[in-house]
Parts: sequence; structure tokens; C-alpha cells
Amino acid sequence: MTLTPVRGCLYADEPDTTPGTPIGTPWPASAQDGPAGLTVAGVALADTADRFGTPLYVLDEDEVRSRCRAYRTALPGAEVLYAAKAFLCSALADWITEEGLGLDVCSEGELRLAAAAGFPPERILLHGNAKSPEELRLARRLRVGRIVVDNLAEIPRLAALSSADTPQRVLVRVVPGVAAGHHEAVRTGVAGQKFGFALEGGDALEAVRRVLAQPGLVLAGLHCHLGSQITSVEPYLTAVDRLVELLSEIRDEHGVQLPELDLGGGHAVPYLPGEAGLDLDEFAALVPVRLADACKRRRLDVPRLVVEPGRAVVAPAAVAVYRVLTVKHTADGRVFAAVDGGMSDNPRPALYDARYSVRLVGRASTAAEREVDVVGRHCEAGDVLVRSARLPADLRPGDLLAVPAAGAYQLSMASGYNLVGRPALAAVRGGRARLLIRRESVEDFRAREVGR
Ligand SMILES: Cc1ncc(COP(=O)(O)O)c(C=O)c1O
Ligand SMILES: N[C@@H](CCCC[NH3+])C(=O)O
Repeated sequence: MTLTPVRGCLYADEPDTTPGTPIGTPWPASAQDGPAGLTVAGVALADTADRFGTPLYVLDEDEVRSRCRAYRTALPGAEVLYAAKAFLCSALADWITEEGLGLDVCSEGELRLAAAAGFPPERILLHGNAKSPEELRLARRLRVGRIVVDNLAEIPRLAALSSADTPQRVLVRVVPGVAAGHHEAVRTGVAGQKFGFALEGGDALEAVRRVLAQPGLVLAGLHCHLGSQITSVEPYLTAVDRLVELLSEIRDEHGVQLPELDLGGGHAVPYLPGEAGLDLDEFAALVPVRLADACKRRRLDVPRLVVEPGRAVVAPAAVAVYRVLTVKHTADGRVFAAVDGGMSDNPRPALYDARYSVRLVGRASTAAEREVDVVGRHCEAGDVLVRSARLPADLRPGDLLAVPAAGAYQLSMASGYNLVGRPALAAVRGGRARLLIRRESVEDFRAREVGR
């Protein structure tokens, strides 16, 4: 590998073609251990960290693309919408467009970014429990394909922006009464949380009635989202049964057959070695068949299946790289390795007690492994990134640590806490790295200050 000094740092200007050893899940498929240390898409993480600084998120473009393709191949009859909330930037929007997926957005910001990136509006679906009048107007102006209705007040508001000549296709978000997901805070398939209309008690049927009464709205189908990080297909099958039951009630009451059934996202990925995600092949083998059978029993036309994976497309494609700032050995035998990021770039451990794995990159160590808590740099005792990690006992300041499965709900949920600034993001492909998002600086914060 040739190392060339550029603006005071070193970077690899020739792709590293030395074969390494693949390290498997939860790392990107391209991740290898080799002479250059840990590489992703042929790029040494240590070189990239030197080039762009840390904390750095490294996103493997081909991993994202191949995950999009896997969905399209596994579910040929279905429509696949990438859930932008997992993470969105213009380059990612380009890859999603090129791979033929649609986009699920839930805010004016996501919608504007997608539109500015040139994402085809007819392939965009807008949902959210609190859409502002501006968001609805923007969605109409941009001609987004579908809007998911989440409360009754939205129906006349949206109808006022639509007409029989330029109708808006909508889905009704249903709460099917199915509990699934990795944490209570993300279980949206049950009553007692803020999203959607419950099946039980008739809320969902009432929403359907009101949408059908509006000449400017076209009811395209039903929508649900059960939760996030769901590892089994079973909850989706139960949701299919319950939603098909509702479809048949709608047919019986209104004489209409709805053409779409959106089961949302929630497909789990492995975060730890040996962990399993949702099996996409099993999902693809069981869900469409269950849908067809349930419809046949009720003599319904089979609606088109829509899925909205976010995490499963992007989480496994990124690695977060941190530099160790201090290593504290306590009298009671604990070791705390504090890194230059933390809960401001990854709030998931603090929010959901999420577990991650971590590896030393950039140097080889023959030291025995020991238990280390990898902690962040923020003023919170709960700012722990990886509890009880196994890392070499000679871990020291200046070392680099890499955390896999970092592509979803980390940068997108990053905050400005302690004015540390949100990390940079680099894309890697074919042995080359390019910066997609620069690091946030205090100047960015100061630029928003307009008074004192
Ligand atoms: C409506 C909807 N669709 C899709 C998703 C994407 O979920 P996930 O990233 O778990 O696939 C979410 C977030 O959980 C959501 O709320
Ligand atoms: N942010 C959550 C997922 C919620 C997705 C939004 N509906 C997580 O990291 O697991």
C-alpha cells in the first residue's frame, strides 16, 4: 500500500488488494482482517480515521446496495420502501433510487432532503403521528405517492389540500394488537402508544369510513408497523391475518377491495457475533403465502405487499471508529476506556440498553483480553457505549476502536450534547474512501445563534 501525505495526514491512494480474512457478522461482508489491520471495502479503518479524524462513521456503499437488492430479489412481487429515519443523506438517497426502492419519510426534513436529492416523489411515502400543516402542504406540492393517515383530524386537512382531479393516495395506519420489538419504547403494534388506529373497538374502521367519504382522497390500503428489531416472522403473520380480516370487513361494508397492504419495517439485524437477525428468506417464503391464503379464504383480491425496512438495509453497512482518550484502571479491578464519541453519536445503549461489540483496530496486540467498559466522553455516568467488552489488556490512549452495526439510528439520532459535534461520515467502496458528511463544529452551533 502506498501512503501519501495529504494536508498533514496519511491516506492510502492505491486500493489495498492484499487478501485478508473475512470477520463475519455483525461486520459488513467486506470487512477483513489483513496486513493493513481491519479493512472495510478494501479501506483500512486506521488510515481512514487518520485521514478524516474520529469519531468517524464508515459506510460501505456496496453493503447498502446489496441489501437493497436482496430485498428486491427475495420479495419480487412486493414494494420495498427504505425507512429514511434509520439514516438519510443525499448519497444514500441516490443509492436507494438506483437500486429501485421507494422511500418512507416521516418529517419535512427527510422529505425535503429526499426531494432535493432528486428522489422520485411518486416513490415516497410520508407517515408520522404529528404531521404539521406545512408538511402536508409540502407533500401535496411535491406530489408524494402516498400519505399514511395516523389520526382523524388529518383526514379533512388532507382532503382540503386534494381534489377529485388531483387526488391523494392514502393508507390508514392500523394498530393490529401485535407486540413485537427489542424494547418497550419501539413497540408500536399494540394499543396504549401514540401511533395509528386500533383495530379493536372500531377506530380503524371509522378512519376508513372517513377517508372513503372524501372525494379528494383515494384509500390505497392499510398500513402497520409493529416495532423494531423483530427477530421472528411470526408477528408479521399474525398482523397479516388481522389486517386481512379488516380488509374483508371494509369490502363487506363499502364494497371496495384495497390494493395495498403495508407491513412496515422492524426487521432485526445482528449486533453481536453469533446473533441472528430476521431471516429475510423465511419472511419472503411465509408472508406472501399467508397473505394469499388469508385473502383466498375471504375471497379477496390479494393486495400488493409493501415493506419498509430501515435498520436491515443500513445498520450492518456502517462501522463507527473512535479514538481512545483515556484508560482508567480502578482499585476494584475495573477498566474504563473512554473514547472521543459516546451518547451524542450513539444514544441507543443509553435509551434501550442496546448491546454492541467492539474491536481494536490499527495495531496488533498479543496481550490477553480482559473486560473493559467502553465509555463515551459525555458528562453522564450512563454514557456507556459497550459494557463488558473483551479487549486487549494493553489498550492505551491513542488506540482506535471500531463498533460494527452502526449504520442505523445512530447518526440519525445524534445530538449536540456537550457541543461535541456530530461525527463525520465517509463512504467506502472499491478500496477508496470519500467524505460524505463533514464533522460538526462549534462554528456550526455558533452560526445558529442569532442573539445574545
Ligand atoms: C412506520 C415505520 N416504518 C418503518 C420503520 C423502520 O423500522 P426498522 O428500521 O426497524 O426497519 C419504522 C421505525 O421503526 C417506522 O416507524
Ligand atoms: N430508534 C429505535 C428504532 C425506532 C424506529 C422508529 N420507529 C432503535 O434504535 O432501535
